[in-house]
Formats: sequence, structure tokens, C-alpha cells
Amino acid sequence: MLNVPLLCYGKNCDHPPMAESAALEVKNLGFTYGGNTGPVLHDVNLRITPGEKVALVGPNGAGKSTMMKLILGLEKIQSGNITIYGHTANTCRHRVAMVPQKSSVDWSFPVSVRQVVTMGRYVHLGWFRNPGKKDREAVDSAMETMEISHIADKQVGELSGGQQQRVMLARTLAHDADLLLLDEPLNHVDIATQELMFHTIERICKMGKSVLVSTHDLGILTVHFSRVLFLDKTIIGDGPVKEVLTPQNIARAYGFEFHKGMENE
Ligand SMILES: Nc1ncnc2c1ncn2[C@@H]1O[C@H](COP(=O)(O)OP(=O)(O)OP(=O)(O)O)[C@@H](O)[C@H]1O
Repeated sequence: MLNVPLLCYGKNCDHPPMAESAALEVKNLGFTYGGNTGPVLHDVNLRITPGEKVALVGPNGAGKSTMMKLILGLEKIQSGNITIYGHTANTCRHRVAMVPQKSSVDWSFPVSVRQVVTMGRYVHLGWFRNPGKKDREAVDSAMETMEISHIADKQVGELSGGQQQRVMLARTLAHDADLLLLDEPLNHVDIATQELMFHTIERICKMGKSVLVSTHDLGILTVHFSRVLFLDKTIIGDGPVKEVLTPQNIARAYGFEFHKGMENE
């Protein structure tokens, strides 16, 4: 049975999840940027079930962010297809929220923490309706979860890197999406923020939601993930950490020999 509550997405709520469907299914996905010399992604196939927490690893330029942008509709699908809870992605993207790479956000934009977190509610509201009581409660609850209520009125540009990441995760919590895409959320964040993020991810997966986390930190994988997707333009490994991070896969993707000490991690 599908363990995902039917959320109200305003006018978008006419696509409830299909029974027994994957949270995310990517089939034969390919993508090339205009003017680029070759495909950034080719023949990408993967399936994530409701409640799964999956790590996405791969070297710089492997296509991790591009794949997330395609899932979210920030880039147009050129070949293959993506379904979300059994529906073609463009009819069901209201179920997906993303924490983008920190470097891709304009932190100088004059906006407060509360305003950013409230943006997570716009999928339920549309852009022209003011947030109501339920929305304000969702925003307060998301800020409480990420322990940022005390800085709600601060401008986001004044925050530390870890606080900024907490704000972005709070925004996705306020959205109450069913599939969360986190693009390198752990970069430049303190240990306390990392722990809070993992604790929160764990909690939302137990609620039946699914989370895909891209990371370069291979050390955290054995501790926090039972499944890893290894992407290098196409999926070169999918499964438990030990089966995927093999010396062969690492040499193939990163172009260096496997360090002896890593075998026991
Ligand atoms: N807007 C764009 N226009 C043209 N090429 C792009 C664009 N965005 C990314 N690329 C290229 O596409 C390839 C994949 O980039 P992408 O950011 O998806 O990789 P990534 O795996 O997320 O890398 P990283 O780990 O460094 O963030 C790279 O060669 C990159 O230079």
C-alpha cells in the first residue's frame, strides 16, 4: 500500500499518487546542453520507492545537478521520461521540492528567513493568495524543526552557511513535498547542522516521503545511507554502499586508484 498522505495542493491536487507507483521513476533519460560537445546524461534509469532515502554520488560534472533540474522541470526533458508517483513529471511536480546547491542561490536578495520559508507554501497557495493560518503554522513548524525560529526576521544574507542551509531545508519542509531533492546540502555546514539534517531526513522518510541527496562526502554514506546511486553521465552503480563504491567504479568515475584504507569504511 502506498503510505503517502494525500496533500491538498490547491488547484494542483487533481493528481493523487497512483497505487503501487514509484515515488520517482527515470527511464532512458538523456540530456545535452545547447552548444555543449556531448551528452551530459545518457540512458539514465532509476526507481525510488516511497519512504526511501538514497544518496547520489559522482565526480564533478557527472550530471547530478542536471538530473535533479530535469526532475524538477528546471530543464526540459529531451529524451526518455520521468514519472513522479506514476504521473508524467510535468503534471506532478508540485510533489517535488529541491534544496539547490548553496552556490546557486543569490543570498544577497533582500528577504527574511520567514519569507523564504513561506515560499515553500506557494505551491499550495498560488502566487496571489495570502498565506492563511494553516500556512503560517506550517512555516512556524518548519522553522522550529530546523531550529531557526529565533532568526525568523533576519535577512538571509546575514546568516552563516549552516543557517542558510537550514533555511532552505525549512522551505522544503513547509512545502510538505513527497519527494525531496537535496543538492549537496552538506557542503560547508557544521556538524550540528549535518546531524539535524540527517535526523530530519530520517523522520520524513518514516512518514513515507522519499529523499535523494547528492554528496561528495563518501565518508557519510555507510553511516547514513543503505542505498547509493553512482552517476557518471549514466548510472554505473546502484545498491548498497559496499557494492557500489568498488575500486573499479571509483577508478572509472574519478580516474584514480582506490585508497587502500577506504575498503573497510
Ligand atoms: N547551464 C549549463 N549550460 C551548459 N553546460 C552546463 C550547464 N550546467 C551544467 N553544465 C555542464 O553539464 C555537466 C554536468 O554538470 P552538473 O552540474 O549537472 O554536474 P554535477 O554532477 O552536479 O557536478 P558537481 O558535483 O561539480 O556539482 C558539466 O560538464 C557542466 O559543465
